[in-house]
Amino acid sequence: MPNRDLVRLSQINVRFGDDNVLQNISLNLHDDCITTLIGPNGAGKTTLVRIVLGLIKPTDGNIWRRPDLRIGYMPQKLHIDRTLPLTVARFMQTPQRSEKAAVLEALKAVAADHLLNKSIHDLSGGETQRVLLARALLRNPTLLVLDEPVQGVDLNGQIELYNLIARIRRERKLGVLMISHDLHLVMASTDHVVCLNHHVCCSGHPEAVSADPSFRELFGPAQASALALYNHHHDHHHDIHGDVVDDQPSPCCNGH
Ligand SMILES: Nc1ncnc2c1ncn2[C@@H]1O[C@H](COP(=O)(O)OP(=O)(O)OP(=O)(O)O)[C@@H](O)[C@H]1O
Repeated sequence: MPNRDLVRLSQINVRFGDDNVLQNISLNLHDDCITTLIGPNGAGKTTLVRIVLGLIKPTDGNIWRRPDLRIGYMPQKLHIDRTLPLTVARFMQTPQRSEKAAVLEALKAVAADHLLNKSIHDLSGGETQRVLLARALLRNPTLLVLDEPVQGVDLNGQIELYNLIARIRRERKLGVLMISHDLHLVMASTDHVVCLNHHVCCSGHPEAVSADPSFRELFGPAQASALALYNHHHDHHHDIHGDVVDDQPSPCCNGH
């Protein structure tokens, strides 16, 4: 059986001043596998992604990356000055230049090739996310890192985008690490869910998480916040620095 690991995080800690933003995080990312990070605001999800991207160094812990690792990153939002004229074709060439054929192929992969000559400022929320996804695919990544890929997209568009991500993973057999606040939508296309609240509160197959009656109540007909899901699973609390103050084993915790 070949080794499918792309990235291995081992006992990662990140401290900002007095705040233990990430505590003892161990996580393996594999090819042909979608891992979804969920957690309340400020839980450390983006920080963990930045560790994987190599943008920040952990205070403690080890990171191993497969030597041929190529990461395609889709940021949460597009920050472009609206006064700057910019077509999709030109946007796809920033920050790195690529062959025109590669740009077209990446746009085709997300069904956005018809947008090539449009201004990036005139795109809808869903179109913008597709173009961002296409740009992340340009380097032919072995790992796609997606920070809330469906932000600013309506419900149908969100479902389409998650289906698209699942299809890309299936076709290219790449690994995906994704931050999401919509576990109910990503469930079908996620292999592994990691609930983060500074430490890994629970992780596993989404079905194990979804089997929880509270989950069904929260993510079924009632529109509910993802935060409540974590509250249900957790019988411990965090102080203002993120430290656990009354930890007891949770039914869905994996021995951390
Ligand atoms: N460079 C930094 N310096 C100091 N504090 C930081 C830095 N980056 C993040 N933080 C803090 O770390 C905590 C976790 O932030 P992070 O952005 O990782 O959370 P998140 O789970 O992605 O949140 P959200 O869901 O709101 O995007 C926050 O309290 C944030 O203010």
